[in-house]
Amino acid sequence: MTESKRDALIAAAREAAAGAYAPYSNFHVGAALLLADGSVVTGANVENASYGLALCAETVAVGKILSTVEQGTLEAVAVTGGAPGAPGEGPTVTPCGRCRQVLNEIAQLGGTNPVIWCDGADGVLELRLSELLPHAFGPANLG
Ligand SMILES: O=c1ccn([C@H]2C[C@H](O)[C@@H](CO)O2)c(=O)[nH]1
Repeated sequence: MTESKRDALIAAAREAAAGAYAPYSNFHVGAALLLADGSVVTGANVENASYGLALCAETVAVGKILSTVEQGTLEAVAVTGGAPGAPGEGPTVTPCGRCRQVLNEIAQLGGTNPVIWCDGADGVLELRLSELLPHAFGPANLG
Protein backbone atom coordinates (compact mmCIF):
# COMPACT_ATOMS: atom_id res chain seq x y z
CA MET A 1 0.00 0.00 0.00
CA THR A 2 1.47 3.34 -1.02
CA GLU A 3 1.98 6.28 1.30
CA SER A 4 -0.37 8.40 -0.81
CA LYS A 5 -3.14 5.79 -0.44
CA ARG A 6 -2.57 5.86 3.30
CA ASP A 7 -2.67 9.64 3.44
CA ALA A 8 -5.84 9.77 1.34
CA LEU A 9 -7.58 7.30 3.60
CA ILE A 10 -6.57 9.21 6.71
CA ALA A 11 -7.83 12.42 5.12
CA ALA A 12 -11.17 10.69 4.41
CA ALA A 13 -11.39 9.55 8.04
CA ARG A 14 -10.66 13.06 9.29
CA GLU A 15 -13.35 14.44 7.02
CA ALA A 16 -15.79 11.82 8.24
CA ALA A 17 -15.14 12.80 11.86
CA ALA A 18 -16.80 16.13 11.13
CA GLY A 19 -20.08 14.24 10.77
CA ALA A 20 -19.94 12.76 14.26
CA TYR A 21 -22.95 13.07 16.51
CA ALA A 22 -21.16 13.02 19.85
CA PRO A 23 -22.72 15.60 22.18
CA TYR A 24 -21.96 13.52 25.31
CA SER A 25 -18.27 12.64 24.92
CA ASN A 26 -17.47 15.53 22.59
CA PHE A 27 -14.99 13.09 21.05
CA HIS A 28 -15.42 12.98 17.29
CA VAL A 29 -14.26 9.79 15.60
CA GLY A 30 -14.02 9.13 11.87
CA ALA A 31 -13.30 5.86 10.11
CA ALA A 32 -12.58 5.25 6.43
CA LEU A 33 -12.61 1.76 4.95
CA LEU A 34 -10.91 1.01 1.64
CA LEU A 35 -12.33 -1.87 -0.39
CA ALA A 36 -10.52 -3.85 -3.07
CA ASP A 37 -12.54 -2.17 -5.83
CA GLY A 38 -11.09 1.18 -4.74
CA SER A 39 -14.20 2.47 -3.07
CA VAL A 40 -13.98 4.21 0.29
CA VAL A 41 -16.79 3.98 2.83
CA THR A 42 -16.74 6.23 5.88
CA GLY A 43 -18.45 6.39 9.24
CA ALA A 44 -18.57 8.62 12.29
CA ASN A 45 -19.61 7.88 15.85
CA VAL A 46 -23.27 8.31 16.72
CA GLU A 47 -24.04 8.67 20.41
CA ASN A 48 -27.29 8.32 22.32
CA ALA A 49 -28.87 9.86 25.41
CA SER A 50 -28.65 6.34 26.78
CA TYR A 51 -24.86 6.62 26.83
CA GLY A 52 -24.00 2.95 26.51
CA LEU A 53 -25.75 2.71 23.17
CA ALA A 54 -23.17 4.78 21.28
CA LEU A 55 -22.30 3.49 17.83
CA CYS A 56 -18.62 3.70 16.99
CA ALA A 57 -17.40 5.15 13.71
CA GLU A 58 -15.95 1.84 12.50
CA THR A 59 -19.20 0.03 13.25
CA VAL A 60 -21.22 2.60 11.32
CA ALA A 61 -18.92 2.19 8.30
CA VAL A 62 -19.06 -1.62 8.39
CA GLY A 63 -22.85 -1.44 8.69
CA LYS A 64 -23.00 0.76 5.62
CA ILE A 65 -20.96 -1.72 3.62
CA LEU A 66 -22.69 -4.91 4.70
CA SER A 67 -26.14 -3.41 4.28
CA THR A 68 -25.53 -1.96 0.83
CA VAL A 69 -22.82 -4.03 -0.83
CA GLU A 70 -23.12 -7.77 -1.19
CA GLN A 71 -19.64 -8.31 0.17
CA GLY A 72 -16.82 -5.83 0.43
CA THR A 73 -13.22 -7.02 0.36
CA LEU A 74 -11.65 -4.92 3.09
CA GLU A 75 -8.08 -3.84 2.36
CA ALA A 76 -7.40 -1.00 4.74
CA VAL A 77 -8.92 1.06 7.53
CA ALA A 78 -8.04 4.52 8.81
CA VAL A 79 -9.28 5.70 12.20
CA THR A 80 -8.95 9.12 13.71
CA GLY A 81 -10.55 11.16 16.46
CA GLY A 82 -10.31 14.05 18.81
CA ALA A 83 -11.97 17.27 19.78
CA PRO A 84 -14.52 18.67 17.31
CA GLY A 85 -12.68 20.07 14.31
CA ALA A 86 -9.33 18.66 15.46
CA PRO A 87 -9.15 14.99 14.47
CA GLY A 88 -5.67 13.52 14.64
CA GLU A 89 -4.38 16.26 16.89
CA GLY A 90 -4.56 14.27 20.12
CA PRO A 91 -3.60 10.81 21.33
CA THR A 92 -3.58 8.03 18.74
CA VAL A 93 -6.98 6.42 18.25
CA THR A 94 -7.02 2.64 18.01
CA PRO A 95 -10.29 0.76 17.38
CA CYS A 96 -12.10 -0.32 20.54
CA GLY A 97 -12.56 -4.01 21.26
CA ARG A 98 -16.05 -4.25 19.82
CA CYS A 99 -14.92 -2.50 16.64
CA ARG A 100 -12.09 -4.99 16.21
CA GLN A 101 -14.61 -7.81 16.27
CA VAL A 102 -16.94 -5.98 13.87
CA LEU A 103 -14.04 -5.30 11.48
CA ASN A 104 -13.04 -8.95 11.72
CA GLU A 105 -16.44 -10.01 10.42
CA ILE A 106 -16.07 -8.21 7.11
CA ALA A 107 -12.35 -9.02 6.89
CA GLN A 108 -12.97 -12.75 7.22
CA LEU A 109 -15.82 -12.62 4.71
CA GLY A 110 -13.44 -11.19 2.14
CA GLY A 111 -10.49 -13.29 3.26
CA THR A 112 -8.22 -10.36 4.12
CA ASN A 113 -6.11 -9.20 7.04
CA PRO A 114 -6.54 -5.45 6.53
CA VAL A 115 -4.00 -2.86 7.51
CA ILE A 116 -5.30 -0.50 10.20
CA TRP A 117 -3.89 3.02 10.23
CA CYS A 118 -4.42 4.73 13.57
CA ASP A 119 -4.10 8.49 13.39
CA GLY A 120 -2.80 10.74 16.12
CA ALA A 121 -0.55 13.66 16.93
CA ASP A 122 2.46 11.36 17.26
CA GLY A 123 2.04 10.10 13.71
CA VAL A 124 0.29 7.14 12.15
CA LEU A 125 0.45 3.77 13.87
CA GLU A 126 0.27 0.95 11.30
CA LEU A 127 -1.09 -2.39 12.44
CA ARG A 128 -2.74 -5.44 10.93
CA LEU A 129 -6.15 -6.49 12.20
CA SER A 130 -4.60 -9.80 13.31
CA GLU A 131 -2.31 -7.83 15.64
CA LEU A 132 -5.25 -5.99 17.15
CA LEU A 133 -7.37 -9.13 17.44
CA PRO A 134 -5.22 -12.26 17.49
CA HIS A 135 -6.90 -15.68 17.33
CA ALA A 136 -10.14 -13.98 16.33
CA PHE A 137 -13.51 -15.71 16.38
CA GLY A 138 -15.40 -15.16 13.15
CA PRO A 139 -17.63 -16.65 10.47
CA ALA A 140 -15.06 -19.35 9.74
CA ASN A 141 -15.45 -20.74 13.26
CA LEU A 142 -19.11 -21.46 12.66
CA GLY A 143 -18.26 -23.89 9.86
O1 LIG B 1 -12.83 2.84 18.25
C1 LIG B 1 -13.58 3.71 18.69
C2 LIG B 1 -13.53 4.15 20.03
C3 LIG B 1 -14.45 5.10 20.44
N1 LIG B 1 -15.37 5.60 19.58
C4 LIG B 1 -16.35 6.58 20.04
C5 LIG B 1 -17.39 6.03 20.98
C6 LIG B 1 -17.82 7.26 21.73
O2 LIG B 1 -18.83 7.94 20.97
C7 LIG B 1 -16.58 8.14 21.74
C8 LIG B 1 -15.87 8.17 23.08
O3 LIG B 1 -15.57 6.88 23.48
O4 LIG B 1 -15.71 7.62 20.77
C9 LIG B 1 -15.39 5.22 18.25
O5 LIG B 1 -16.20 5.69 17.46
N2 LIG B 1 -14.50 4.28 17.86
